[in-house]
Amino acid sequence: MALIIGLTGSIASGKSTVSLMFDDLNIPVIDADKISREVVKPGESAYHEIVKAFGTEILRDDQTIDRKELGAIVFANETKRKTLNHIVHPAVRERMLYYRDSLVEDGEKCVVLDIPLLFESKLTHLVDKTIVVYVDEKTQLQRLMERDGFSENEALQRMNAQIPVKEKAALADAVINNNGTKYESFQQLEKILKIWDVL
Ligand SMILES: CC(C)(COP(=O)(O)OP(=O)(O)OC[C@H]1O[C@@H](n2cnc3c(N)ncnc32)[C@H](O)[C@@H]1O)[C@@H](O)C(=O)NCCC(=O)NCCS
Ligand SMILES: Nc1ncnc2c1ncn2[C@@H]1O[C@H](COP(=O)(O)OP(=O)(O)OP(=O)(O)O)[C@@H](O)[C@H]1O
Repeated sequence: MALIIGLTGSIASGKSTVSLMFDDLNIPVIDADKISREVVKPGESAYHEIVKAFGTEILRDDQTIDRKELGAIVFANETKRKTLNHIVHPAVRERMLYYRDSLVEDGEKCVVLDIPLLFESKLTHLVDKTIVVYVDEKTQLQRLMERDGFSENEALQRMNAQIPVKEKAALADAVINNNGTKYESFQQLEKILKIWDVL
């Protein structure tokens, strides 16, 4: 029986950083953010639904979706964010499950689903165990502004669109405290995976 791990946290808490550590351990990761980009490419049905709902103003000259523009709209307006979620999430979920089941059929003993909105979207039934990558809010804000060049207001809008990472940590089977160095986080990951008999 394969162990399916749900990896989550809040925006810029360090999920992708921990996901790279799973890569180093040769444990496959299915990345919901990556899939959410695949399912909105021109020609996909979610693409057409987004254009219908948000208008051609959110398209670039090459007809692909301008993610920066769409992000500015949906993170400033909860109703519009919900509209986008209703279009994109079912397609992401379907593709994620397809990849998960293919990896399990291929004999993988452990598969990770990296899902930023695992708790918000009530998807914990898709996984056996959950890991939350935690950082304190001050560090999270700093790293988010630095990584994406957002103003404080833009960064706070994005953080406020999710359940606070402290609350997520209380719901998790295991927590990685990512306030320290990346190496310290790796050591915590190794310890968790040893307890779960993955390593
Ligand atoms: C709004 C969009 C166009 C912005 O694109 P952009 O390339 O700037 O950001 P990216 O997709 O890399 O997301 C960055 C982070 O933002 C957070 N985030 C993204 N979408 C949402 C959302 N709907 N609600 C709350 N947080 C979100 C996540 O922590 C994610 O890791 C894009 O995030 C999107 O299409 N979101 C809806 C789909 C979604 O919920 N994706 C997240 C997991 S499936
Ligand atoms: N332990 C750490 N020490 C210093 N910087 C870190 C650490 N962990 C992550 N970072 C940096 O913080 C930023 C956010 O990390 P990362 O991209 O992994 O977060 P994320 O949770 O995947 O974000 P998102 O929700 O947007 O996908 C990145 O610039 C990353 O390099």
